[in-house]
Amino acid sequence: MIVCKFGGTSVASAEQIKKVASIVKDEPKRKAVVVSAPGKRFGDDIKVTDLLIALAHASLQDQNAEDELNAVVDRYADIAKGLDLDGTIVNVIEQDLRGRLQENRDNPPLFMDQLKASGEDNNAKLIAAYFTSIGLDAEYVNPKEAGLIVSDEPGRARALPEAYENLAKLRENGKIVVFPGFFGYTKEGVMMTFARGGSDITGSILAAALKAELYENFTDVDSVFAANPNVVDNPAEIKRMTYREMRELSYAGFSVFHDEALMPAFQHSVPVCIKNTNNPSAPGTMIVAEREYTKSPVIGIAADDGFSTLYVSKYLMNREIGFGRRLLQILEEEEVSYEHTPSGIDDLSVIVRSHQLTPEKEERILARFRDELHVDKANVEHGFAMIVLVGEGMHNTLGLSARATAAISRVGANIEMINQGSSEVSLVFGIQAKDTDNVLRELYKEFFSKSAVLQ
Ligand SMILES: Nc1ncnc2c1ncn2[C@@H]1O[C@H](COP(=O)(O)OP(=O)(O)O)[C@@H](O)[C@H]1O
Ligand SMILES: N[C@@H](CC(=O)OP(=O)(O)O)C(=O)O
Repeated sequence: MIVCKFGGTSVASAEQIKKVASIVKDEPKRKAVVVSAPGKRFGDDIKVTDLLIALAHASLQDQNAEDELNAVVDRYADIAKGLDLDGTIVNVIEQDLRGRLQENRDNPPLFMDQLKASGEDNNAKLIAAYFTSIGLDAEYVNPKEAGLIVSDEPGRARALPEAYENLAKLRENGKIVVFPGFFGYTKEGVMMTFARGGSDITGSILAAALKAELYENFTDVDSVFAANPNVVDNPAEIKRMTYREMRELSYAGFSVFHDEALMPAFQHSVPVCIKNTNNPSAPGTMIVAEREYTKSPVIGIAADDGFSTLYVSKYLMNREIGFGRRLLQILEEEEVSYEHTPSGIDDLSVIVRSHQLTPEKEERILARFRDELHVDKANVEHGFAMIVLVGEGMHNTLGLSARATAAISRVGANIEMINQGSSEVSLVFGIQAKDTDNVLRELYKEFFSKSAVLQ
């Protein structure tokens, strides 16, 4: 059995959904189909998930949210029309949305999640109706009935172990299962979404639970590339990479596959293939447990901005047992997670994602560093980016850092931080965000200029 997930771009319009149906028809092993909410049809388009977020905000602010509601319903109506479905399904969707707008209004995180989740839920119903209309033996399956149990963390839920046992029973379903991505239910039956982009996670959970021979993740590019194709011209295609490499790259900025989607597939040894809905005969990128890495020690370079540095210095910090723990405890209490902690003998920086900070929170954290840790200096700086070189072969290849730092200096960028991941499959450089694209292009030139296809 193959579990396939179709991302937002693959289900953004009737034309795209027809391609999905033909891909499913082409291979009888494709028995479980996870779908996203309709995504972007063109560059400036708005994803249905973002329309739903706007609808939730407008409704909560007690505005008349009819325009926002219609913007969502119109997307489904367009799709239904293009698929020759009668108006029934659009009415079902509209009633569903109106119902959701009445529930949990006193609990904004739950209200937001139930609206966000409707994007995939209604699309799955619509796609199942279309599959049936063209003679495919398919049915919509609701994550609650199927037992996709998740933790109670709105907007960032995680599947609980019992979800796998419950979902395994879907193997007995003789039909093609059309399953909405992006959300599950807590033990108490409350709808909760994964992090943004989380339909990839649903696909991986389902593939693991069903012991699929393959998890196919369909998107709008022929493969994973060695660098973001929106920044680097014609980057090399990656043919084969390991789960660990993909997770590092996804986390560091490769938006093509969610970093949290690697673990279920990895733990249950399900290979993942990233494929193109618009060109399904292209082989795509295989993600597997091991690869031959002598030819290309670096497999990809990811970049992401939006980082801040919390810096502290204190004379004799090196002698103070428990200093790091106390500092990180302050961050824990302020609900800030951290990415890197480069340190010297008397100073330490904590690199965090900037979106977690507000001016008030920043001030409070710095004040606590001064009052509770008695540091000599504490400050915060914003506007950093992290560039990450990833590859299983990096740890036994000499001279990689020297080549990377030389490339970065060629474009006149200053290196603010270097961190070699303990796993030695990644090498991270902190730079100013303004230099990101130039540095990425130069590093790409340094490590990939001669190769068009990797592994
Ligand atoms: N290294 C990379 N390789 C391939 N695609 C990438 C990479 N980095 C960023 N992307 C972007 O990821 C996009 C696909 O991801 P996403 O928008 O989440 O698709 P979907 O709608 O299928 O979920 C591609 O169109 C591409 O612009
Ligand atoms: N629709 C959700 C979940 C998702 O995975 O979407 P996509 O397949 O378009 O990345 C989001 O936009 O976050």
